Amino acid sequence: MNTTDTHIALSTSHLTIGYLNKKQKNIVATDVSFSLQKGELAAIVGVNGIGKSTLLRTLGMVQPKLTGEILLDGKNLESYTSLGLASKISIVLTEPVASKNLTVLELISLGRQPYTNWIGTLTKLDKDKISKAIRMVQIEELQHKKCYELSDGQLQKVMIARALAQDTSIMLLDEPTSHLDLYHKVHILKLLRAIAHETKKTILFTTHEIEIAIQLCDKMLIMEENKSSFGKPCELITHKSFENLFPADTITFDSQSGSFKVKK
Ligand SMILES: Nc1ncnc2c1ncn2[C@@H]1O[C@H](COP(=O)(O)OP(=O)(O)OP(=O)(O)O)[C@@H](O)[C@H]1O
Repeated sequence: MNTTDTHIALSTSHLTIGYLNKKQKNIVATDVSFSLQKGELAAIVGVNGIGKSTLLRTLGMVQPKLTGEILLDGKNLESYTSLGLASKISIVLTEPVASKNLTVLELISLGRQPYTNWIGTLTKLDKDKISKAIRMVQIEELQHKKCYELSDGQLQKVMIARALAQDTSIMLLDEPTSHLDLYHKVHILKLLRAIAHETKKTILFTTHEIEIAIQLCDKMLIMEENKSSFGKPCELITHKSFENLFPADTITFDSQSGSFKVKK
């Protein structure tokens, strides 16, 4: 391992992702290669059904990779125990919360599960991490509400706080801004950016908010059929990587403004 490798938190090479059905492999994407450093905020973008969630689930070991390599802190992902992995990677998926009858505080406390003893008693350290997560996401006024009382956007903030309470070096989030208005989308992504930069966590999320991601992310992974492009947003713009994302007769990319234009 050379000196630059020590800064790499999560990397993949020649990764093939998809689903193993009874006899046959349903390959979703091949040769997905990227490398994320500690403290970076990165977005996975691409059209519907291209494999963004599948990639996030594969990185979080929710489903197995088909071929290729995933390294976490320089070690193969498969070499971690489930407990070891839970203290390294937190993952926020889009599935609905199983128990909306919990209070916000109780749900966020579940983020400490990898660290608590078998009765689940919270130590002072656990309680401090939970309070810090609540403060960072600015949901102090919601903490004693039941989860079923929350709006979708409020619930998304609570799920981010739960991942923060887990206090892992990597956070994976599937569409963390999907139910939010423009202001709150920007607010959440700026919050994730601040968390990544201030706490040196590596945060990777899927999104359809490509224009906001171009402005706020350190790195982006563009998934397209049969290829993926990875780099800083400005490099991807220079390499015209956003230009073929959507059919050119409907939507074009303006590299000057970093935004998409609708063809009338
Ligand atoms: N459980 C499953 N078994 C088999 N194939 C699946 C399963 N879940 C998803 N797929 C397929 O995998 C492909 C990628 O889906 P995925 O949800 O990863 O895309 P996505 O880029 O996140 O899409 P979206 O932007 O619409 O959320 C799709 O063709 C989908 O039909």
